[in-house]
Amino acid sequence: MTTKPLISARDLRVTFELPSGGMPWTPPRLLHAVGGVDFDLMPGETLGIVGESGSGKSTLARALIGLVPATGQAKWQDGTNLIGLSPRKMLKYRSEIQMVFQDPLASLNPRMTVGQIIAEPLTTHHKGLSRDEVKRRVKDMMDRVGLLPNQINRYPHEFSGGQCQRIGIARALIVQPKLVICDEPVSALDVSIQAQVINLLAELQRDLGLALIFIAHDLSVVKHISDRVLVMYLGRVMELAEAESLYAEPQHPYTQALLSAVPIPDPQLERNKRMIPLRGELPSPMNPPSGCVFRTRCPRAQELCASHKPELLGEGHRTACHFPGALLPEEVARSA
Ligand SMILES: Nc1ncnc2c1ncn2[C@@H]1O[C@H](COP(=O)(O)OP(=O)(O)OP(=O)(O)O)[C@@H](O)[C@H]1O
Repeated sequence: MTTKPLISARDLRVTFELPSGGMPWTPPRLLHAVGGVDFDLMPGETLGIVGESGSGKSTLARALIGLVPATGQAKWQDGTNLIGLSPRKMLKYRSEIQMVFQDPLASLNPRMTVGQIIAEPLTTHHKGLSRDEVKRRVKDMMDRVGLLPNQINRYPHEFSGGQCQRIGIARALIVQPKLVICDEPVSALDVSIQAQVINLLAELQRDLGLALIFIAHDLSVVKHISDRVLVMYLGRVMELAEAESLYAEPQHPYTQALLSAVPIPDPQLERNKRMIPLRGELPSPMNPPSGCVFRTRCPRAQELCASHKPELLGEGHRTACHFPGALLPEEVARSA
């Protein structure tokens, strides 16, 4: 029997209307933050989503849980399209899909104790539980994420950034979700703490059979935790592949540029590394380039790239590029 995807997204789009800035009758300007994204996420799978700032990663995640209006499809395993659900109907899925945010301290209510913060989703979604049972589950979860259960009455400001992120993770997991979306969960943490939090998420993911969507700017952060990686640029998917295949043989010029920026621990290899700079600025999502949105910064762009939008093609390793494959030395030199 084949397993159904936990989420199946097709042509998912988010367009923000911005004030025109002109006369009252001038139409609003449209910002295409997510421009037609397709992916499947299997139960228990970890999908890394990577791209520069402004590529639409957070908006995509927020669309999945109904925090921003979207169009298209994000079909949950039970056949329900999560896009466009009323807040009342979405409530059921809000316990199945939890989020962990970037800034751990800012995402926790400073006036609530750690125990209250972690218990809140539980008391919202499972109203019948006794106080003792809630407390027992909170203490168990604190233990599981590496917090001391006797810290239950402390306040967020008494904890370090890494500990606050553990509180955020405990809060997300207390309702036993099937999917946790982690939006840059380690970007605000010291490098020394980042690995601890990533390892904790990986361990919990394995033990609890969770699916994870792990958003990051940087390909190095998601490398070890992801089964597959989705690379976004200007609201579109550029490449989607098993992590091993993506890191070993990136096909899209954008992925190759992102990977070339990842530091290599061996100083000798790092010195001899071929950097692929990204020329020019990120175009405005209000006026994206025609055809392939990456073409204005791509060393391999040709006429076809301006006239035709590339589809995300391939079995397993999928690339949205008319001319995929490793960049040649002269193409790299051209982008410098
Ligand atoms: N509520 C909003 N209203 C208008 N524009 C928005 C809104 N939220 C996001 N945007 C715009 O949508 C685009 C995508 O933003 P988003 O935050 O999703 O990107 P990101 O890849 O997550 O970036 P970062 O890594 O900086 O968080 C950006 O151009 C951003 O300015």
